[in-house]
Amino acid sequence: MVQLKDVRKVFASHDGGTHVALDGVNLSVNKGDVLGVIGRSGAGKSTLIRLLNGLEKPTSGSVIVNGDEISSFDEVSLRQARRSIGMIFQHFNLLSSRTVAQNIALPLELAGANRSDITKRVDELLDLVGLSDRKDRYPSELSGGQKQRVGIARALATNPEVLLSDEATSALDPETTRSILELLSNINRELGLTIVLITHEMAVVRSIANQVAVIEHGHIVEQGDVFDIFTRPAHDVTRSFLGHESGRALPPSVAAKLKATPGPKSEAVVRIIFRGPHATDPVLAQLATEADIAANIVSGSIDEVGGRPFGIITVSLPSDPKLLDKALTFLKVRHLDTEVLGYVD
Ligand SMILES: Nc1ncnc2c1ncn2[C@@H]1O[C@H](COP(=O)(O)OP(=O)(O)OP(=O)(O)O)[C@@H](O)[C@H]1O
Repeated sequence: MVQLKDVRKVFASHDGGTHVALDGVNLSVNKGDVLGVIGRSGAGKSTLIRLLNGLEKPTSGSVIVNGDEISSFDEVSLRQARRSIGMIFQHFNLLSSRTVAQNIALPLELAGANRSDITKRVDELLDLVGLSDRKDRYPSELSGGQKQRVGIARALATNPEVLLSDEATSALDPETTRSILELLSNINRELGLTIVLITHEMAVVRSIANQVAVIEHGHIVEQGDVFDIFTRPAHDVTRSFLGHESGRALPPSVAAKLKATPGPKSEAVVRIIFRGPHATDPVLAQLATEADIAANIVSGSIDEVGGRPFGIITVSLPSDPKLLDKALTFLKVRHLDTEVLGYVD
């Protein structure tokens, strides 16, 4: 549904030089997938999404959406192609002088639909986003979440194949964020809509996406299935985004005391990663009863990613090399990944 092939985008910078915003970007999104593109500020996320809706053209490479190579289109063809690409924005971009219904109707008016078709479609969309009772209100009379629902309805008006979301929940509180992500998930499931969303929050990726691409300095540094990348991040940037997700970060008081080598009274601080079929086995209890090694839990959580159990628990274990090795082997044969983070006294 979406494909970027060796895309490079270079901007002229203010000092007369150039700035490479994207370089060697290859990406493909299958129909019905939800791809989360995550990256720090300035990484190139907005540039990527602007290439997908044809607002920018790549310096080289090609951008294909729904079978159209939009990177080679002129303005007239682009206008046509954009009907199959919906877009929602962080600040909603509603017209303040138009009511909710009139905002949703706008893309249909631009597409030349007739009055009765527009009225019927707008009513369907209002129902879909749960705003039928607000149809004659103005944007200034709506909450942030309601404004984003109008944005979503407007984006879906022309029955697009792809929905692009540019930080659509960044301006919303956590509860409203959850309800908007739930709405997007339902739309993805029920309409089979392909969604590409850019965000700087791993929690957003985790709750809605099945695919993720991590972008840094204009390069995609890691991409794939959300469960795989959450449970086995390969790149430092991904790990830093995952920091506070899934119990990966150490409590600050433990992190401050962590040493690279053990002292005579040290304990080893060990991260245990629970993934896959053994994620819910009572291994710490078994370690105590079967190997006679007590593990103290330092931090962590067990949760689900993409509907599959996954968790990270950090424990302290004896630092005596023989006992530590015995404990790590015990965990390894139970298919759990471990990592010795250091030692504390
Ligand atoms: N029109 C432009 N002219 C010059 N430089 C640009 C232009 N658009 C983007 N850039 C530069 O390209 C880089 C990537 O910008 P982009 O907006 O894509 O990042 P981003 O990941 O979306 O950041 P943020 O999360 O802060 O919005 C930045 O260094 C930015 O300054």
